[in-house]
Amino acid sequence: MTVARAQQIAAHTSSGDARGTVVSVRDLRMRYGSVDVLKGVDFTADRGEVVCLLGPNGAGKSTTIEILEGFRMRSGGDVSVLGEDPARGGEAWRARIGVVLQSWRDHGKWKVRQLLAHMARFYAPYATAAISRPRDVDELIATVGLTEHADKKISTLSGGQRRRLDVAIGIVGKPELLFLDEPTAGFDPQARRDFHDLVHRLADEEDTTILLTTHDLDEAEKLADRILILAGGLIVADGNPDRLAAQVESDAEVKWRRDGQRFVHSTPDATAFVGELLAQYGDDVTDLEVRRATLEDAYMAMVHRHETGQAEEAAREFAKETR
Ligand SMILES: Nc1ncnc2c1ncn2[C@@H]1O[C@H](COP(=O)(O)OP(=O)(O)OP(=O)(O)O)[C@@H](O)[C@H]1O
Repeated sequence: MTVARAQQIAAHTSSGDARGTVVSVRDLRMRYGSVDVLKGVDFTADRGEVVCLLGPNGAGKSTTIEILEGFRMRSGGDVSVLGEDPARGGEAWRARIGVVLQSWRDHGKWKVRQLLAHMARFYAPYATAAISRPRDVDELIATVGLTEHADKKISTLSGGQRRRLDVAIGIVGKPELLFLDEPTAGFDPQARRDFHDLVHRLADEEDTTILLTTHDLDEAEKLADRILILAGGLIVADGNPDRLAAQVESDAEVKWRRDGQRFVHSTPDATAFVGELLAQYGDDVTDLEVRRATLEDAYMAMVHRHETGQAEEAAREFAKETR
């Protein structure tokens, strides 16, 4: 997260709902046959917020996103997306959201620029005084790093290049809300970094709300203002990555070496402990390391609670906390 972004979020948090709730989900339920996949999911996402939905395979992340996109009917609960129920959203509502689907394999014979120009035309009638739609197609192609490939057929693109095109299609209409389902699967490190920059730019400069799923915790930590963990059909954690990590493990682990010996100590106040250690032993202390719980530790702990039948208890515990 950039410093500007962190300040923006801090200002936002202190001013409550002033920037507007874009997604609101209350007691969302989904049953497939006799199986309850979502058992009462609650969360909100505000304007310009990047929210990452995490959870083990089969937890119901795609189901949740598809309900919010209006592609799947829910079994129960209240959902509002950009002020409308997605089950009843019309074309004008749809034009305000962007969806990055899995690759556009059906359009293999189309060329990159041709497909984007075609998609772009759909959005033109939905421009407003505040939001010009669609984006300029060549600028967009440059933004996603496909300029060299603009006149190539989609069937000739590599997997990563197709994924860049998927992202371009998702944002061509300048969406106010963007859904990204595992967006960087298949990206090389450069493409991944470019994509992370793009997500930050969309949120910071255009105030786009972004809801994404990923299994990459490092990516979640880099991108998300807020993380939601879905397990056992419930949101069992909701908070910023640092706070989630602090919730599972308040102690930091301090490691150091002195007189050829290795030492490890757990402490809730690593700064004070290190201060005392250095005051007492000075230059004799070497290889000093402080390790705090990571998002991965938090995630594993939450999912473990779910697997051991404590998901509802965890959900109640987190519901008590304000974010
Ligand atoms: N159309 C369907 N009919 C019946 N069951 C379904 C249907 N779609 C999904 N499911 C089941 O619902 C559960 C949640 O699936 P979903 O795809 O939402 O999970 P997910 O969290 O996105 O998983 P992953 O991380 O593997 O992508 C799974 O057990 C899945 O088998």
